[in-house]
Amino acid sequence: MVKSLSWDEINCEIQPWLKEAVDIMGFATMTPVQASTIPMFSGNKDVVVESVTGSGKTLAFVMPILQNLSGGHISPFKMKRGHFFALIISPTRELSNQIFKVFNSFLTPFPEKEELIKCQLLVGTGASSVRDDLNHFLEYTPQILIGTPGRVQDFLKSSAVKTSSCEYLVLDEADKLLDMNFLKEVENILKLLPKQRRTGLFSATLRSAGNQIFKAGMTNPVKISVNSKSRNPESLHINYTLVPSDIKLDLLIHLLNTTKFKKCIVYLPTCVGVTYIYAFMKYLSKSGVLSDDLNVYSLHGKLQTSSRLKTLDTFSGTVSKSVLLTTDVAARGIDIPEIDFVLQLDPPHDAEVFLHRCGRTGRAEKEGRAIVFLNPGREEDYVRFLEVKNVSLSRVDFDINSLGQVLRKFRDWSLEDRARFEHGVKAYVAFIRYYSKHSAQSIFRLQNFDYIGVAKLYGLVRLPRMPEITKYLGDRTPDDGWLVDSPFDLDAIPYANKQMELARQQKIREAGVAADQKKQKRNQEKRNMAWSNKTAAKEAKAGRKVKMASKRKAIEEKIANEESSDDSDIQEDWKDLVRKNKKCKHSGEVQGAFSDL
Ligand SMILES: Nc1ncnc2c1ncn2[C@@H]1O[C@H](COP(=O)(O)OP(=O)(O)OP(=O)(O)O)[C@@H](O)[C@H]1O
Repeated sequence: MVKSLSWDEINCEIQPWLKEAVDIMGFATMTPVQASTIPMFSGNKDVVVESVTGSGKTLAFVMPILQNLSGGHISPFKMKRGHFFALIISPTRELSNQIFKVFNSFLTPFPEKEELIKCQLLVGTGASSVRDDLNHFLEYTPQILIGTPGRVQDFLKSSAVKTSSCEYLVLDEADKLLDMNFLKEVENILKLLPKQRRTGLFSATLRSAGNQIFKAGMTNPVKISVNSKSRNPESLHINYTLVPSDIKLDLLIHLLNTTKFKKCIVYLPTCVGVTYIYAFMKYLSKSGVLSDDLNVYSLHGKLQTSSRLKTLDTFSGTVSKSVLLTTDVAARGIDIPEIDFVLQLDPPHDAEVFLHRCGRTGRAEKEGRAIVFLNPGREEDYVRFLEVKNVSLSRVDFDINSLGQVLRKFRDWSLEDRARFEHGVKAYVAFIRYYSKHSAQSIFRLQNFDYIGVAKLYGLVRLPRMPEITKYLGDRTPDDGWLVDSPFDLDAIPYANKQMELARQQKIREAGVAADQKKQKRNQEKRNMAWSNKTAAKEAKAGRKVKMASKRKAIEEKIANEESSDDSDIQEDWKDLVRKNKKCKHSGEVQGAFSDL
C-alpha cells in the first residue's frame, strides 16, 4: 500500500476550485505520480512520466493545464481567434474521448468555469470532417484540444489554426505515439508547434520507447518514475494457465459462467476473430449455455467510430455483469473502474501491450485479476520472458478434462450457415498471420504453431490451403486436411441468406457448364492434333515439370537457410536481453534512454 498524500501537501499552488473538483470526484488524496508530476508540469518543466497502469496519470497532466489556464500567470481564459493553449494527443479515439471527459468532469460542477474553459475533441468519425472540426473550433473558441495523431495533424495544417499560443503538449501513451505507426504524424505535428512550450510524455511503459522520447523535442525534461518493484500495480494479480488451443473457447465460457466478477474484458487477436466469437457467444446466450445475466459486447478497430464510442459508453455505464470482447484497440488507457477480470486467449505481439491489457483491471488500488491462456509446450517460456521484463505471473490450473462440449456446438453452429463457415476460415487465416508477427519469435514460432488445434478452435472442419500449413505441417497434416472423422461435401453448406444462396447456386451451375465446354474443346483439339505434335506437347510438358521441380527445390533451400539464420538472430536477441537485464540488476540501473535522463 502506498502512502496517501493530502492535496494540501502538494508542492505548488492549486486553484481552490480545482481542489473542490477533486473533492467532488471523491479523490481525498493524491496518488504518488500526481504528487510528483503536478508541481513540475505546472511550473516550467518538461516531464517524462512512467508509472504503473491505473495510477492516475491523466489527472497529473489535466490539473496543471487547468491550473495555468484558469488563473496561473500565463494565459487568459479567452484565446485569440484561431489560437489554442493546450494540445493532448493519444493513440486511440476511445482514449481521446476519455481524456475529453476527464477535463469536462472538472468543469461541469462549475458552470462559470465551463463557460470560459472549453475543450474540443479531434478524432476521425464518419459523421464529421476536418472542415466541421475547424468551423466548430473557430466558433466555439476552445483552449484545449484533444485528439488522435492523424486528425490533429490534418486540423493543424489549416491556415485558420494558429499554433503560436500553444503552451502545453501532452503525448499520452507516448511510447505508442513514438513508435513507427504514429511517428511520422507526431513529427509533423511537432514541426507545427512553437518550440517554447511545455511537453509531457506519459505512459506505463515509457522506457520501451528508448531514444525515441528525445524526438518529442523537450528541453531538460524531468524524469518521474513511480514504479513499484514489479511493473504492474500491487492490486493486480496476473495468472497464466496452460490450455490446449481447441479447449480455449470451452475454458473461456466456463470461466465466464463460474467466476464472480462485475465486468470482464476478453482480448482476442484479430478484429475478424472478435466478430466471429462474438456472434457465437450471442448464440450461446440465447441457447442458455452462457449465463443469461451476462451482457456481451464487442469492440474492434474496424467498427465505425460512433459505434465504438457508444459500445464503450454502454459497457462502462451498465450496472449488470458484462463482458467486452475486444482487440488491442482497447488495450491502453481505457479506464472503467468496475473491470475486475481480464482474460487473454493469446498473448499480444508485444510484452508492453501485455502490461497494458492486464492493467485494465487492478486500477487505483482496486483488486483485479488477469489470466492469460498459454499453449502447453513452448509457450510456457513466455512466463520467463516476462520475468526478465520484471512482470511476474503465477500459474493457475482449471479442470479442463470435462470440457469440450462448446467446441462441438461451435462447429455445428458454424456449419449451419456458409457465411459463418467462411467467417471462421478468415478468422483462422488472420490468426496465423497475427501469430507470425510476434515480437517474441523465439517462443511463438510458426514451426511450433498448433495448426490443427487452432483450426478446431475456430470451428473449422478442414484445414484451409495455406503456404504456412504446407510448409510447417507437412506430413503431420491429417488426411486431405480433414479434421472430422467423416469428410463431407463442403459445397453442400448453404448460406442462410436466401439471396446469397441463390446467387451461389447460379454460380455453381455456370461453373459446371463452363467446365463441360472447356473439356469438350480440349478433347476436340486432341482428336484433331497430328501425331508428331502430340509427342512434342508431351515432351514440353515433361520439360516444364522438371524445371518446376528444380525451382521449387531452390526456393525451399532458400527458405530453410533464411529460417535458420533468423532463428539464431532471435536466440541471440533473447540471450542479449537476459544478459543485459542481469547486468542492469547488478549495477542497480535500468536500461534504456528513459532511465538515462
Ligand atoms: N487521486 C486519486 N485518488 C483516487 N483515485 C484516483 C485519483 N486520481 C485518479 N484516480 C482514478 O484512478 C483511475 C486511473 O486513472 P488514470 O486513468 O489516470 O490512470 P493511468 O495511470 O493513466 O492508467 P493507464 O496507464 O492505464 O492509462 C481512474 O478511475 C481515476 O478516476
